[in-house]
Amino acid sequence: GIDYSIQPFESLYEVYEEIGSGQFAVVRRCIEKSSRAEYAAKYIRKRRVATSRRGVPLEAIAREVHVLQTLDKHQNIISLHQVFDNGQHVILVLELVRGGELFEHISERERLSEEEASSFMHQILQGVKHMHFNSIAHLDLKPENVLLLSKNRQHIKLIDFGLSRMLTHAEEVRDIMGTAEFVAPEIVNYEPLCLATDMWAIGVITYILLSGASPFLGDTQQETYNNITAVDYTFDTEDFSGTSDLAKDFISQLLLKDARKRLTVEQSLAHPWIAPQ
Ligand SMILES: Cc1ccc2c(c1)c1c3c(c(C)cc1n2CCCN)C(=O)NC3=O
Repeated sequence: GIDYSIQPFESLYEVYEEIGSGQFAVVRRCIEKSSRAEYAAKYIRKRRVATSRRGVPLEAIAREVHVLQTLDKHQNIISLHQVFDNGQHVILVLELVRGGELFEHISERERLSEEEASSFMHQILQGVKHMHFNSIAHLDLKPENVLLLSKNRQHIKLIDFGLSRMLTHAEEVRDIMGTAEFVAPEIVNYEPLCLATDMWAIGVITYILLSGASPFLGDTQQETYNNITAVDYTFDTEDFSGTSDLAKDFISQLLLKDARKRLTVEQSLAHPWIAPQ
């Protein structure tokens, strides 16, 4: 169960502009009255009735809170400050980072230099390593869930653990569906998921950072899924003309259909394209 704060959220925080929204969550900037510190308040709508399709079931919210509390303080993972329940929502008070999404940073630049891309991936891998050491898979890794600490600095934080799961050997997880472009073949085929499912997404993110193109994106979601299960992608577009063979080798050792053959997070951190020169 979640240990909520007793006092109402609104009595302890001033709430400001909305900074993001998702299917069942809205994120707003807020300030803690006592400390004047700024945070991100993530309002997660609670599912009232089990058969309803609106809102998030309490056990799923409890999972996200447990994951955040387990991961605790890591320089590449957003930290959880407090949790409230105001009846309709569970409110997660999360560390606020100012730089916004890595995604915006790329789209401004179209694509990044290999040094920049390698540095971002190194940090994302540090955060994923902390998760995998705790047997937690993110299962929704994508550039929108990677935030920059500040615009010009390269320090990143992983956010949004709404789909992440503790992959114990007890229960098999098959029912996760992240964002089509980034999901691994085992997700499309509803096969058991594993930590290597995140490593596939690492390959997709690296491909996008270096080329500005998305490797499996089709005109429809079904076409995207077909491209993924066929592992149908190429480097021979003009986007990759200047990219090193080392970078392509890194990506091709992650975008493998057999999850057991993909680089683990430790092997990725030791790959010459990532390991600090
Ligand atoms: C400066 C800025 C801009 C947009 C932000 C955030 C911060 C942000 C944050 C968080 C979440 C869950 C979503 C957020 N969003 C929404 C977009 C995330 N895909 C969060 O936990 N801390 C943030 O700073």
